[in-house]
Amino acid sequence: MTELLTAAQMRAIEQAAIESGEVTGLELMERAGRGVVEAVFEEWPELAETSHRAVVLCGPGNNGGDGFVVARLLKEWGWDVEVFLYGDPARLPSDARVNYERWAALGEVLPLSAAPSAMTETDLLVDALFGTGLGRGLSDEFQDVWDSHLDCIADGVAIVAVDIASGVCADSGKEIGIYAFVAELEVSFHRLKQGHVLGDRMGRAIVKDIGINTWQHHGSQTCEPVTLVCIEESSLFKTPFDHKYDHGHALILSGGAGKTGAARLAARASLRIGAGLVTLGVPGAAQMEVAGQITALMLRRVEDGDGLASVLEDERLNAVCLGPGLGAERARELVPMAVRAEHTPYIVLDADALTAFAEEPEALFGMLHEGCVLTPHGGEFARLFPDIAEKLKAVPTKGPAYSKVDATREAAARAGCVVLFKGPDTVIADPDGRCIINSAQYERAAPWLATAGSGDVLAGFITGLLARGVAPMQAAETAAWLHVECARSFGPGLIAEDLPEELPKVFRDLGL
Ligand SMILES: NC(=O)C1=CN([C@@H]2O[C@H](COP(=O)(O)OP(=O)(O)OC[C@H]3O[C@@H](n4cnc5c(N)ncnc54)[C@H](OP(=O)(O)O)[C@@H]3O)[C@@H](O)[C@H]2O)[C@@H](O)CC1
Ligand SMILES: Nc1ncnc2c1ncn2[C@@H]1O[C@H](COP(=O)(O)OP(=O)(O)O)[C@@H](O)[C@H]1O
Ligand SMILES: [K+]
Repeated sequence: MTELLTAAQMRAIEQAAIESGEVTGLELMERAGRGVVEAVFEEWPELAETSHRAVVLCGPGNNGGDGFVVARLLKEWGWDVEVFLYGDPARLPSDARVNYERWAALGEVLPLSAAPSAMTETDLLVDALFGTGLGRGLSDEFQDVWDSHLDCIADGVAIVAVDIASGVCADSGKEIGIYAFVAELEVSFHRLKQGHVLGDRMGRAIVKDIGINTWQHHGSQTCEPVTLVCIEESSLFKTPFDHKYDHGHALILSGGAGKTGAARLAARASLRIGAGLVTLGVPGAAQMEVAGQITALMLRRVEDGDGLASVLEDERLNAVCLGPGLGAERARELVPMAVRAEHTPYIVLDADALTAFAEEPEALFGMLHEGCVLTPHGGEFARLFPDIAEKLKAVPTKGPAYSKVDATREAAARAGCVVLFKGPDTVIADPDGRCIINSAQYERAAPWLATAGSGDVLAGFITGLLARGVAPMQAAETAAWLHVECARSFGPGLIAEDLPEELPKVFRDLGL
C-alpha cells in the first residue's frame, strides 16, 4: 500500500521519529541530501560519469538545509558547485544551519539575487528553496531566478527539486502564487506527498527512503493518510465451482432511441469485468435498436419509474447503473425508484443521473445510501457540489491549499456514499474520510482515456464489480485502476469500445 502524506503528517512522523530517539534531524537531512544525489545519478547517468557544474538554490528552511547537503556531496564528487541562499544564514533552523556551516568550509554562499548569471552555465539546477513548509506564494524577489529557471528548461539543463518544486503546495499540487518552479525530477523523502499526484504535475516524482519506520508513528494522526490504489486480485477470481448467479446480476438503464450507445458500453464493461448476468433496461421505443446490437447481454423493457420498480422486485438484480445516455428527465424518474428499491443493494450514478439533480442536489443526497457510488467528472461535480467546487477552483494565496482530496472527502460526507471524482488524478472517498487516489500520471499516464464514452465504461466496471459483491469503495478503486490499465495496455488509438475488450489481457497479465 503506497501512502501519500500531507505536509503536516510528514512533520508529525518526522517529529515522532526524532522524539523516539530512532534518528536525529541531522541524520534525516543527510540521508535526504544523499537521496537527491543518488536520484540525480540514476535519472541522468551521464552526470555520474565525470564532474559537472551545479547551481544549488537554497531556501530559509530545512529544504534549504537539504540543498547544502547536496552541494557538499556533489563537491566531494569533484563537481564545480555554486550555492545561493535566499534569506539570512543566521536565521536558518539548526540542522540547516549546521549544513550551511559544513558547506561554508568548502565554498562560498552568495545571495539568491546573484544566481541568474550562474544559471546560464550549469549542467544541473538544484531547487532547494521551499518544500513542505511553503506558506505563501513566492514574492517578486524570485522573478529573475524564476525566469532564469525557465531558460534552463529551454536549454535542456537537468533540474531536480528537493522534495517538491518550490512554489507548489505539497498537499494539493497547486501552484501557490505566480512563481512556481518546474522540475523534471522531484525527489521526495519517506513517502510521496499528496501534491505529487494531484493536479497537472509536470516532471516525475520519486521517493527516497530516509530510514523512518512509519507504521509506529501513525497513532497520533487524526486523519488516515490517503493511499494510492492497490488492488486485491482475489476479488476478481472466479472459482471452478461458481454459478453465474454467484457473480450477481447487473441492470444498466438505457436512454431512448438513438441514445443507447452509452448504456450498451457500460453493460458490456459490466459483463467483461465478471458480472454473472447483465441486463439492459430499455424504453420500448429503443428496444429494436438495442436488440439488434447485443448478444450475451439481456434486455428488459423499462418504460418508467413503475416499470423499474417492478423489474427490481427480482432479488437477483443486485447492482444498478443509471446515467450513461439516460437523459435528465428519465433520470429524475428512475433514480428515486432505484435508490429506494428494497432488494437492490448497489447503485452507480453517473452522467445524466448526476446532472439531473443539479437544481436540487440535497434531494438526491437525501435518498442516497451507503451502497451508492457517484462518479462525477469535474463538470458534474461542480453541478452537485457547487460550493465545494468553488473552494477547489479558488486560486490559492497561502499553503496548504484546499485539495481535490479535501473536496472529494467533503463531497462523500455530504452525499453519504462513495464519490469517485474523475481525472488523471481520480480521487475516491467514502463518508468516513477514507480516501484513495488512482493516479494516471508519470509511468501510468493514460492520455488516450480522454475519449468519449470512457466514463461510461468506468461506470460499467464499477457496477459489474458491485454485482459480484465487491464493496463500494473497493469496487470503485479496483475499477478505476483496471480502467487505466486497459488504456495503457491498448495504447494509442484507444476508443471507449476497446476498454472492455482489453480487460481479458489485463486479467491474464494479473495472473487471473
Ligand atoms: N519532514 C521530514 O521528515 C524531513 C524534511 N526534510 C526537508 O525539510 C523540508 C521542510 O522544511 P521546513 O519545514 O523548514 O520548510 P521549508 O519548505 O524549508 O520552508 C520553510 C521556510 O520557508 C519560509 N517560507 C515559506 N514560504 C515562503 C515564501 N513564499 N516566501 C518566503 N519564505 C517562505 C518559512 O518562513 P516563514 O513562513 O516562517 O516566514 C520557513 O523559513 C522538506 O521539504 C524537506 O526538504 C528533510 O531534511 C528530511 C526530513
Ligand atoms: N488525460 C487523462 N488521463 C487519464 N485519465 C483520463 C484522462 N482524461 C480522462 N480520463 C478518464 O477518462 C474517463 C472520462 O470520463 P467522462 O469524462 O465521464 O467521459 P464520458 O462522459 O465521455 O464517458 C474518466 O474515468 C477519467 O478519469
Ligand atoms: K524544493
